[in-house]
Amino acid sequence: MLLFIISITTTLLLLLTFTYILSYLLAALSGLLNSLEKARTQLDSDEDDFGFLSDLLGSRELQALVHVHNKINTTIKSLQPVLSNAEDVAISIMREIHYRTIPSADAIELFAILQSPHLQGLLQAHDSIAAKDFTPHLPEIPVEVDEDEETVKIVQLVKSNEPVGATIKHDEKTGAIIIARIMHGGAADRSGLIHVGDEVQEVNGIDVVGKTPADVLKILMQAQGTITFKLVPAGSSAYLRESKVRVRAYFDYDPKQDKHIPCKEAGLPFIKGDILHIVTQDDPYWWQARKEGDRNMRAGLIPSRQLQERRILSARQQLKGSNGQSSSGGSSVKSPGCKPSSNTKVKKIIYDASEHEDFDREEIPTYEEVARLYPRPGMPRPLVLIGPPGVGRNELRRRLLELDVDKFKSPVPMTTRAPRPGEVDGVDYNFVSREQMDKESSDRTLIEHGEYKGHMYGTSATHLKALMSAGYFCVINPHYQALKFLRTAEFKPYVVFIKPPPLALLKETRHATHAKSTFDQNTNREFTEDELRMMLKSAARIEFHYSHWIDEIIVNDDLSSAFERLLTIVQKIESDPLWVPASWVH
Ligand SMILES: Nc1ncnc2c1ncn2[C@@H]1O[C@H](COP(=O)(O)OP(=O)(O)OP(=O)(O)O)[C@@H](O)[C@H]1O
Repeated sequence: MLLFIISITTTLLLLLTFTYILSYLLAALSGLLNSLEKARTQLDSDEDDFGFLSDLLGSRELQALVHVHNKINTTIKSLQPVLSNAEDVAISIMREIHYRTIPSADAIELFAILQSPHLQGLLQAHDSIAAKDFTPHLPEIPVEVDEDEETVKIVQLVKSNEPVGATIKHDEKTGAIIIARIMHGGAADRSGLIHVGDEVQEVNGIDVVGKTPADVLKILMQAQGTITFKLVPAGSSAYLRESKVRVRAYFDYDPKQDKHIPCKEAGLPFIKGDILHIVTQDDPYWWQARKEGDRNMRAGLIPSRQLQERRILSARQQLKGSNGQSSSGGSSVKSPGCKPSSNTKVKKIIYDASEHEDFDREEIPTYEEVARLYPRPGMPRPLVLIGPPGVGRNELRRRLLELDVDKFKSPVPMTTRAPRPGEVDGVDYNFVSREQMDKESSDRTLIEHGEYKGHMYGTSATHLKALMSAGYFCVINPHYQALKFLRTAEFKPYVVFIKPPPLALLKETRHATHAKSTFDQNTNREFTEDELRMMLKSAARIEFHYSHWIDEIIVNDDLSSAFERLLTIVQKIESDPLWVPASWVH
């Protein structure tokens, strides 16, 4: 319970009474005017105040206002929302349309209308109003009034498990303890009575003028039950506007382990991949955020992008200093053994990017701004399977294509080599000239390409785009470096990392099916233990460096279960609104 006591003059009391009556009866207005004369003799108050009130009550503008108020009040009472989940209804209609094999032109138009951000905003606003989310939580009417203190407000909060939701600091100029930050949705914010810049004079009757923020914190820690603050309001109370920004976090954060957070209790813990609603970015170092979908309205502190980037850079710097090498890899995934030895590894297509050069070292993944992307009928996002060599991406892709040849497609690779007997142009490969391949390469229209035994191989982005435009569900399994090319608004890929299980299970499952090694194309043998170890190391490297681009992970232990998971993902891509980089949506 929150109780706010503010000192007011007798005039203000009269005004309060007046406002209360105003909302109910027009007749009360004239009654009040008549009784004003009487009150004048009974109350020892300023003549000017009475004159002001009498003019106000008699003014035509106020009478008109009361008329309008009464009219609106009666109209609103007769208006009842039919539902308060219009947004959900819109989503289910969109799903319905999406699942139609051949949606009508009207259905497609309706889908586009429902998908428009303006309509979605309107529906959201409708639902909030229908659910009466806007109803303010008003403080209780003051029971005690200190008539001498017009500029001091007294705010009482009940101490519970929930933090007060405000941080304090020393004002460098005045030396006073002031409110430094109000956490969105926290107790202080909900009260609407404590603002940034307010000066704290007393806490539970203890004078804190001249004390340090640490002293005040001590008092707060020791306090039980109701905490009473005596505050001098800031000149202009900062109005907290809530931003709409959502980000995906690319690191784990535990405020309890953070030595520098201004208040540990106010911190918001999260893990990599969580979607966070950034409520304010006012402070360059500490943002306020809520976890998306979290019913708790109280925002918590998280390090800003700028702060987190600095932290990562300094951690990398330290690591570099301590082991004398680049820190971008991390010791567990940086091993010369990662690079397959040249005599065993012969790939059919050489996307054999040097393992030392394959990662974008400049990238510092912290947060990425995201927005919801609704599935568009007839335009499924391409499914991109990445993973270490031999993990089973081809096998999973092949199974998907086999499941429904009219739905799933992969672009046919291109090559400059001559067709072998039995190979069909446009089916096994698109056989092209070297000039054509060079041109595609210089035009940057290849998702990936490489050279093997003097011939070039590659996958054309133009072909992928053509399949996508024709409405096919595209599945590709490029080298992980191709993600840099693919991860754009144009392709909007859904990236699944196919991950090998731990070594024992990897050995067991691969030996059970006599899985064919992909490390040596010329033989038909099973994987060696060394190759399986390489697969694991390579997987660790990919996950370490690319995890921020991965939408989902499938551990390929049992093949059928992995395939089942892939089918669930396909369904999700087709029907669910999913978080994607904001630039893909706007
Ligand atoms: N879960 C599994 N259990 C047993 N065998 C598997 C499993 N997944 C894949 N395999 C087998 O492993 C072998 C290699 O799989 P696949 O060719 O799909 O690998 P890949 O990831 O495409 O490799 P590369 O990228 O090097 O071409 C195949 O014989 C495949 O049937």
